[in-house]
Amino acid sequence: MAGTVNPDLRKERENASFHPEKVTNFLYGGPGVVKRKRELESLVLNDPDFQSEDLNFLSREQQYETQMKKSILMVTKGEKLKITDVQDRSFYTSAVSGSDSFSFGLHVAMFLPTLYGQATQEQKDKWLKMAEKYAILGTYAQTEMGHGTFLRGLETTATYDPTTQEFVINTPTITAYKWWPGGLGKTSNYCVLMAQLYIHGKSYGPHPFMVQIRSLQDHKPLPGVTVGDIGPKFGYGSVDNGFLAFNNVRIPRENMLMKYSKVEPDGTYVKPPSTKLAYGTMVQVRANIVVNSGRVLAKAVTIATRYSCVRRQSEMKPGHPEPQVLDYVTQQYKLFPYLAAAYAFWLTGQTMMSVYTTSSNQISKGDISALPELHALSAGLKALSSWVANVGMEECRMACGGHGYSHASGLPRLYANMTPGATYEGENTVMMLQTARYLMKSYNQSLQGEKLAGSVAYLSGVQPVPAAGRTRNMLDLGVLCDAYRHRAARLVHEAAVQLRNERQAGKDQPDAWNAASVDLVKAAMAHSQYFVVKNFAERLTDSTLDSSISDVLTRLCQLHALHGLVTNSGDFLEDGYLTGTDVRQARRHINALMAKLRPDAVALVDAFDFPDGILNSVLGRYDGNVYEHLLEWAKASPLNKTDVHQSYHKYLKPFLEDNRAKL
Ligand SMILES: CCC/C=C/C(=O)SCCNC(=O)CCNC(=O)[C@H](O)C(C)(C)COP(=O)([O-])OP(=O)([O-])OC[C@H]1O[C@@H](n2cnc3c(N)ncnc32)[C@H](O)[C@@H]1OP(=O)([O-])[O-]
Ligand SMILES: Cc1cc2nc3c(=O)[nH]c(=O)nc-3n(C[C@H](O)[C@H](O)[C@H](O)COP(=O)(O)OP(=O)(O)OC[C@H]3O[C@@H](n4cnc5c(N)ncnc54)[C@H](O)[C@@H]3O)c2cc1C
Repeated sequence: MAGTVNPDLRKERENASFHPEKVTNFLYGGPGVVKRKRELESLVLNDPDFQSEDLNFLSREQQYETQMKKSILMVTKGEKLKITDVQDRSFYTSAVSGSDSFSFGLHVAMFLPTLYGQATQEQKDKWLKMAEKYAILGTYAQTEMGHGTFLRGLETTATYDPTTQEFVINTPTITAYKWWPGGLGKTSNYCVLMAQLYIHGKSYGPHPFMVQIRSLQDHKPLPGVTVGDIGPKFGYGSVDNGFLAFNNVRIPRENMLMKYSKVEPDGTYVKPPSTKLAYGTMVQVRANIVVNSGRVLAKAVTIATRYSCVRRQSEMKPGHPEPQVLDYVTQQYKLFPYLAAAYAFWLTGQTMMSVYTTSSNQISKGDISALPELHALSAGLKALSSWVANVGMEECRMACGGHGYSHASGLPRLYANMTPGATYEGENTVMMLQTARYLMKSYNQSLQGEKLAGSVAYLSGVQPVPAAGRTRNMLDLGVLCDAYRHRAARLVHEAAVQLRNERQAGKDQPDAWNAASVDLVKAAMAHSQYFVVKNFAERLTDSTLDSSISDVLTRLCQLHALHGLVTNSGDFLEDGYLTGTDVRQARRHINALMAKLRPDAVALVDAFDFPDGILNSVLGRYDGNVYEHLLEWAKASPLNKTDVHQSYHKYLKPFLEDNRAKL
């Protein structure tokens, strides 16, 4: 990060009120972790083997090949360097892949976790070592062309044949084709297949099966297997999301992953403690998406903030030099709420992962009591965080003006590759409705006098509306948390009332649910937002937090809470919990907070500690030398390889000559 730094960025760094290193340590969990992260990143970023042409200049086939080469290097070098620790691997992997996925993304993110979570010990003995050592490559094949959300509607069948003790895997229709799994098209030779289990003509619902799809000798699809790439998408150019169909392919009985459900040789079905344990891998990935959403938002906001300090435009005062665009308060209003949100979700992601780890340890020991809370929390936070990241990334892109639209900014690729986080691993609205389902259940339990625990404990009593005329300090994090809690509890209550009213008006439960679903999503959203705000505020009470950074982090937390409050002010005003004066005060505080955060903005994004090689953005460069590198980047475009493009000779020349001849 050395070299000549753009003077505007240098000044920003000199004027910051704190040292970013301290915030970096807070964000990553201590100086030791930061040191290790940097060591691993520099192993990748200083290794010429990992350098490749900018993927934006390559065709899809070239992108696939480039990422494959890098991914293999990453695995082999990682093994030599003995990078085995989970956190180390994640630092190392994200340094290699930047804003893109690596070729074995699904193998690591879903195939292996499904084996860890759903296989018996014998099955682990058989496959795990091969999978861990990349001797086989797998993916998670669940979604079909016709059904992604509605898992119970999957059409692929696994019919047990007790005479041979095999399952017959079949794709009965076009809509039953597996569609979307990452790495399925060209890379994987195995998959975890979710298929409807049938025994003696009876359906038992979706279950996971280990299925080989390609030969280990020549990588050709095995007999009865049709597999390929689904074609170009909005993003993920380097990933071979695939389709897959089976024509009565037989697999041994032992290939059903039987940690929870079992099929005995004679076809006796042994029920799992909960049918939803088969969905465990998705819960893990949803928790990861919360972490990733904070991270991608942090990247986008780093790019846009640094660039907004380098970019000068217009005259604020006649005859004066053009100001840095970040000095426009409207620009701050575009970026600072997402800067605050990036911090909020970074911290939420950490809490989500620790809830996940504790609960899944409990579940793997046979105690499944934590499952409903874990599912509801991860579903709601996955949806909220990926929605906010989506809107935030796009806002950051637009805040960079024209250059934001260029791939040189890094923002289009970041957006295109991260936006499906709102769709995959559970479409967001559907996930919010899952959270709402849990909220309704919990709310009803509280009405029955049951004491609630965990994230829904607050539902036990809707807060009374404070007396009118009471003045509040809208910067007080306690006041803000109370307001979010009240709003969540009230919206849960109102959704429950609406549901009851729909029932009383004669609708059956599914119709009543559908009629109330907009309110149900709103309630789940409010619940998830309360969790995020409360979590941020709680992290600031950490007594080990350095006092030199707690001021600036408190401002971010206040901004996050106030911005959400103002954006959703109707929810807080509707029942008179907050007054118009409170909201006006909140708006004024936002302006004042932005002014206070302005000198610290660059230090706050520097604290995310993304090296240039990972950020992959000309606009977001640490040294701020944007313009010369924009030109250099453009010159590297394949269209500039020759001064005169071949199409001139083929098409343009005769066309122009013809037109001139006609004059
Ligand atoms: C890197 C990433 C790449 C991408 C990969 C992918 O996308 S991979 C593909 C990703 N694909 C997707 O993500 C697909 C998204 N779709 C789904 O996950 C499910 O089909 C569903 C949850 C929408 C409905 O499921 P359903 O019709 O079977 O269920 P229901 O609504 O009738 O509720 C019944 C009960 O089950 C409960 N429960 C439900 N899930 C869980 C869980 N995981 N845990 C615990 N519990 C769960 C629920 O709360 C309810 O409890 P209650 O109230 O009775 O006590
Ligand atoms: C980049 C990418 C990678 C993926 N990788 C994988 C993978 O590796 N493995 C895999 O198996 N799958 C994968 N998927 C598939 C993904 O999991 C599904 O697309 C996702 O679960 C959404 O399901 P769907 O496509 O059926 O959407 P749909 O359910 O058809 O959604 C369409 C609309 O219907 C609405 N809707 C649906 N049901 C309801 C309901 N009950 N109530 C209210 N509204 C509803 C949704 O809100 C949405 O607005 C991937 C998808 C993408 C885009």
